[in-house]
Amino acid sequence: MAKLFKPAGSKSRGKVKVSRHKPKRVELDIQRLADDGRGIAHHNGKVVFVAGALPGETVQATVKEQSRRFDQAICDTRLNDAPERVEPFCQHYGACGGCQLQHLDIAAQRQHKVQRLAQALPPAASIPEIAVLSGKPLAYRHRVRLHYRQGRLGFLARQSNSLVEVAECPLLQDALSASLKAIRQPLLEALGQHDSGELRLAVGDDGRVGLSLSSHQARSESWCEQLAQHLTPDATLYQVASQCGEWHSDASPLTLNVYDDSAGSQLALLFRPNHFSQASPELNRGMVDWCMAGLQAQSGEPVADYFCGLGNFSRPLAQRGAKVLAVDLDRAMLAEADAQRDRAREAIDYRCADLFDGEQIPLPKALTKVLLDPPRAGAKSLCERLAVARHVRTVAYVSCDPATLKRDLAILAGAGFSVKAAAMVDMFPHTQHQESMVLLTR
Ligand SMILES: C[S@@+](CC[C@H](N)C(=O)[O-])C[C@H]1O[C@@H](n2cnc3c(N)ncnc32)[C@H](O)[C@@H]1O
Repeated sequence: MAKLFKPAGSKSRGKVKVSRHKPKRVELDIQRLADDGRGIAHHNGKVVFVAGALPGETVQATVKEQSRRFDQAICDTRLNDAPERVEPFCQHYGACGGCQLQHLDIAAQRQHKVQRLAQALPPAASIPEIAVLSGKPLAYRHRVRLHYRQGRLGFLARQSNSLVEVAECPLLQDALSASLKAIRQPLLEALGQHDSGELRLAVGDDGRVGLSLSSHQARSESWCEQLAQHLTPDATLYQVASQCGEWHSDASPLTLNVYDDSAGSQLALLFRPNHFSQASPELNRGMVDWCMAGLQAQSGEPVADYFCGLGNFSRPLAQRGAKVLAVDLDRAMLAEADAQRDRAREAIDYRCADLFDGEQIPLPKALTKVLLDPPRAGAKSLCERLAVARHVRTVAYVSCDPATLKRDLAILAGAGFSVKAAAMVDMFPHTQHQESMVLLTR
């Protein structure tokens, strides 16, 4: 029998009241996958989440935690293997919180994610099929966030705050892996045993790697400058946020090619490791193309890009002649976006606003087309405003959480929008995460 999967620790999340009974052994038939990759079974009229079990499998499991609505169990023995089961490829799988689906064949992972998107669409949506955008299943990430504490560097454990020391992650692009290996020792020596915080590493299209640190200690300017010299040429230190405030290097930003049009012209976005950028540049290009094709922005047409970040979608829209209103809350990214817009002389009006606050949302009357790409919390307030703004006729919604997408699409569907196309973007293979894109018109 294949090696058993055991997650490190299992804590309840949210405000669910949990009782820790004496562990109970049960035999369970797994019926489907939960959003977080655990198997779902039913026992005594209650849902049981079973870590490490797949639909079609019968398992002997130990119930570790019980709440009023559901129980949580750990798979001890599988009595059969689902045909889609594969051997996890990473030695840290099960302990590390980064991946949840490595034990599931990649085609089945994608099917599961398409299903999640299908369930998020309004019931009346009758589109022929959900498109799938997928790329390399390994070595795809161009950026990563790690944690460090007590002289150790790694990822947070599954469902717990403890740290799993990870020397190599197969999801990282090769240049990122090589750089992580090279800087690990000098960086941990410089940080010492008593500091803790976060490290962000990112690689640009030209292969240069940059890093930014957020430290819980006070880090002086001279400490930061020494560290920057120490790490070169394996990585460029861009930023250190600590109790002393923020230190920034004057190194030129990294570049990311976000757009390749049919004529072969490219658009490079400049970014730093502390800025948001989509995890896979390859799939980001696919997302940009899909949204551009769906919105069909015309020359001189006003289009809004809400949650615009560095202008990942605003700039391709402007390149097509649209007059873009681009909104985000992050002033540092907006300042960088402003500078890029000025250099490229693009028609983009970047504005800072909290888009979770309905009253702050700029929504000019001339606007007919909108793109939105919110964080996991979704865009409830914005969708409520779009619902009553009858001049808005086309919406391209890019989402990183099917649950909030479902809630927001219901608001738009209730205001007369119907789904014209949808795509699942497998931006994060082997993890529970996905991107989804939905094009709506009314
Ligand atoms: C998923 S990222 C998308 C960024 C950009 N569209 C891209 O493709 O790179 C979400 C963006 O939402 C922004 N954001 C988060 N909360 C916000 C808020 N309350 N109001 C406005 N923007 C917010 C973040 O700064 C981030 O740039």
